[in-house]
Amino acid sequence: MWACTGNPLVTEICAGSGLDWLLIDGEHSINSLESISVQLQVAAGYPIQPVVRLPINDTVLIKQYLDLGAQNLLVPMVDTADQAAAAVAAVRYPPHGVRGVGSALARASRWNRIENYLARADETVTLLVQVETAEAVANVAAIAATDGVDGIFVGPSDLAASMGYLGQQEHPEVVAAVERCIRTAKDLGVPVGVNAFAEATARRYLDAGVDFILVGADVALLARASEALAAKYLPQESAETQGSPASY
Ligand SMILES: O=C(O)C(=O)C[C@H](O)[C@@H](O)CO
Repeated sequence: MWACTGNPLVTEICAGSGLDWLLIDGEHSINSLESISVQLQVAAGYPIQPVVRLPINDTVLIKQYLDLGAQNLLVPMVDTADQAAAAVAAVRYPPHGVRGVGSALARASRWNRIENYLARADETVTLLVQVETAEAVANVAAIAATDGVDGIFVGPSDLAASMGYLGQQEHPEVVAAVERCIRTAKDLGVPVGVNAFAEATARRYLDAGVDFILVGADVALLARASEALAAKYLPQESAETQGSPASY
């Protein structure tokens, strides 16, 4: 599930839901370094894997996200193997990468309470990269095969937009492109994930062999459930007129 509210209470509610992984989103939400840090602390008490999405493939932000304790990163908008390699370098300490050293100040090392953290840090980080443009789909084999990339995640919303089908994540050509990415990753033995809120589409991608999938979002669940509650007790026209803000 997407965790987009930035609120640790909401993330804790979702963390205890029985879901096995959460994506704390730093790209399309109000999440900040501070809010992500607190949500990681909250999720640590539950049997759930938190993945944190950055807003951009950026060496400095990757350093900060890793230092605050994110161990599973999702880097958006990776279109080429070179961009994937840059993300790999950002998550690794020298000599294998360029991650800045600040473990004495960082929650990631528990302020150097974790013995030998620097030497072992690289093996504690999982790097996922997003394939979400037509260019990335054309390069998906090279991206997935990039040394240090632990998995790919296909973004149908941005992929649809990139293919000229803005808002049409279920368009047959978009679905076909997603399935092509899934097949390519499976052939390479690289874990592959996807985002699919429509159950039929989610199950189609699961049948295609996707290894991990996002099937909902905290904000979407709250929006739909509150609308349903309004519709249940308010006259329909009243519920509808109260649904949209004066300014959009
Ligand atoms: O392109 C996508 O799909 C994603 O990366 C997920 C979107 O960012 C999010 O809006 C959920 O649809």
